[in-house]
Amino acid sequence: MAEVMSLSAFAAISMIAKSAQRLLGDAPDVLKHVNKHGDIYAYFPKLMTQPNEPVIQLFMLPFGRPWVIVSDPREASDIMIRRTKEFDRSSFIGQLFNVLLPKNQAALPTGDEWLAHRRLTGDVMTPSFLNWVAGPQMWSTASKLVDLWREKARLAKARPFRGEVDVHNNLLHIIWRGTFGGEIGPNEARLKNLASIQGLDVPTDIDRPVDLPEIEDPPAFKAIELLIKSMEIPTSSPFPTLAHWLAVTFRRDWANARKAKDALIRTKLKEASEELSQRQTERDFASALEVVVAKEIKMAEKEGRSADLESQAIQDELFGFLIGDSDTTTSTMLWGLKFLTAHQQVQSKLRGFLRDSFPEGRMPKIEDITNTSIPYLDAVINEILRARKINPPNVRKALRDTQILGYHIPKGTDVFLISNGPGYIMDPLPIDEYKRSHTSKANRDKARLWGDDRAAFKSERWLDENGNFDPDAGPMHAFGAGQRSCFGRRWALLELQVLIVCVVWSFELLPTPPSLS
Ligand code: HEM
Repeated sequence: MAEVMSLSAFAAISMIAKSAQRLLGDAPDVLKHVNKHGDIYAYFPKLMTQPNEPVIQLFMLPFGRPWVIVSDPREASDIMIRRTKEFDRSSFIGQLFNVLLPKNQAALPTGDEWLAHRRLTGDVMTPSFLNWVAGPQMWSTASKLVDLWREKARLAKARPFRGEVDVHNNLLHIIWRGTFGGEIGPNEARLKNLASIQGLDVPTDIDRPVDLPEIEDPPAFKAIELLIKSMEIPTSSPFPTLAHWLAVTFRRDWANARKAKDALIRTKLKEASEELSQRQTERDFASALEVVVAKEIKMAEKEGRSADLESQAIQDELFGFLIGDSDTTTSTMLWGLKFLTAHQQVQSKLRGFLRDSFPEGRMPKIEDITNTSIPYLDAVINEILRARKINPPNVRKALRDTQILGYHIPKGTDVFLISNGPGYIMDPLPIDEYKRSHTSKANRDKARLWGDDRAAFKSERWLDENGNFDPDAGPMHAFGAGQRSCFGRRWALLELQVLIVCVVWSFELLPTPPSLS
């Protein structure tokens, strides 16, 4: 365990001792972890337990400000929900978005411009758009995933096969279709390809995964995937904006992908402007893009200006749906499949509730899913979101000199509120009540915290004594909290609902051998 020391400039926030003696601070260890495990977020909880304190600092840039990492559900809620005059969206997020979508709401500080973006896009998250437009698209893609896995299961003859690419492709397809309308993914062609194969040689060892033939993705799909992947560059570079700009400007395939994306969005915007006249009611809209274009026309009329249907704001908001959705829902769904496979009793209990709720005996349709309340399904989804070990932090910037749990936080500091560590899925770290902010103390009674079973995957924790789903049973900050919480939360929850219902209804997810788990 690393030795811990304190710095006088940052009164008494703990740091890892060896980092203090290096010009590059913690960056080498963080990069080592990223190279080995592929993500930075699972690293933070491990760090918290080294000094065993709920607030630590990390030195990521030579001569740069340290990052402050906090792991405590009560203070995190307090900062995100109540201390909004002291903390706002961090410019760290802006650095990630600067190159590809600088005018997306996620990159904007809270204020009039951000609010105007929320107004412009808000109708996409209404129950009528979600249930009547996006939901049916989600369901038709989910049922294609079921067909694809049926073919794979037939060819694999009871051996395991890889499914993560299928989850990723289908979720990207859903968000593309919901955002821009039309097909983009390779699903249909993949399915046809597998259906045309009579049989394959499979390994004699029943635990060895089968390699199934794949086909190449269409160019537009590859371009979008490449750009989404490029968002990893600023996350793992000490010079985020510069590194990202260099990559998407000078690497030919990435530069081409960026041009293809811009051209595709402009074409879609032109098509939408022409088709809007045929939309009589909200239910006739074919995509989020049409909803946003219609809203821009309405807002322009109200404000007495001419509508700008190809503005940077519209383009960045729409592309932001793809960025906001792609990795987050894919990783949640993959964690979900992993948990349901590891916890067979949860899977069969969920299947039992589905069979009882939809007694017709066929896979439930979208209207069945949206019109039926199944508390255990909501509980399972929330537990998956809570228990994911890799969870991006919610990052805030200090707007003035302030304090967190008694530590001095200078104006401009980026504060990373993690929700996959102590207090959430690990034992809480010791905190003296007097160190909490006055708003945190005043709201102490409202804070509902998890008990000693917090590390376990236990869906029942989300149900009250009458079996009803209780969304406030305890802390879960996978979507952040407060005014800057996830804009796409409702979309994501419906998407997870549809996919989990279709998959659990159609398949028994059998335990995988330890080498594959
Ligand atoms: C399981 C899926 C998802 C997870 C776990 C997730 C998580 C998050 C988190 C943690 C934040 C930051 C919250 C904060 O700082 O308080 C966020 C913001 C955001 N998310 Fe999501 N998200 C998901 C799906 C989506 C989807 C489907 C969309 C769009 C269709 C979306 C669009 C956004 C946008 C635009 C923001 C920025 C909001 C703002 O700055 O005001 N997200 N999301």
